[in-house]
Amino acid sequence: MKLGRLNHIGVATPSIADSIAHYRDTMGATQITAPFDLPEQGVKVCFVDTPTHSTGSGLSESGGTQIELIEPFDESSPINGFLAKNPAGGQHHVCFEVPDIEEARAEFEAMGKRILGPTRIGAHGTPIFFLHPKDMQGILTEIMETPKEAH
Ligand SMILES: CC[C@H](C(=O)O)C(=O)SCCNC(=O)CCNC(=O)[C@H](O)C(C)(C)COP(=O)(O)OP(=O)(O)OC[C@H]1O[C@@H](n2cnc3c(N)ncnc32)[C@H](O)[C@@H]1OP(=O)(O)O
Ligand SMILES: [Co+2]
Repeated sequence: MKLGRLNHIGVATPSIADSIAHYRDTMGATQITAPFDLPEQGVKVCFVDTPTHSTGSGLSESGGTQIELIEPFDESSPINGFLAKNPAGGQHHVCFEVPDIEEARAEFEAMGKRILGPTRIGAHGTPIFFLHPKDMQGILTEIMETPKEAH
């Protein structure tokens, strides 16, 4: 396994609208996508872009790791348990990129890491899977195949 790019940090929230206001008004985010529903994943989601380089460096201001805001889509959402324990929301998962999702899945399986459910299409439109937090130093870890245009 070769550590890939940190694509996003997943942040669970009871209100995606409130969280957008926080990142826009408190943190000064300028690039936030409109929220969209992923019913098959049980969440409403949007992305807050962070700068690639230090602000003020004059270098590209976007294209960096994103904050992925996720709100339960319905009562069967996989994040309801987390929000029951953390009613104000909080850091939920991290997501690293890999070049080939099936190769990565086989490697983690060979290491004895529990994979949660099937490989499916995530919010960036590419295949993803999740690794159980108890096998990943306490951090729910999402693995995502790098979007083709990014190669
Ligand atoms: C896919 C769209 C989008 C994208 O980026 O493309 C997303 O990322 S959507 C993200 C939402 N989807 C998921 O999270 C799917 C994977 N998650 C799961 O299958 C569950 O949430 C699971 C199994 C991680 C937790 O299930 P549950 O909330 O029912 O809690 P459990 O009691 O079963 O938890 C067992 C154990 O794990 C601890 N736990 C739970 N959630 C987390 C977490 N986010 N980070 C760290 N640890 C977590 C929980 O406290 C339990 O520990 P224990 O010591 O036994 O109390
Ligand atoms: Co995610």
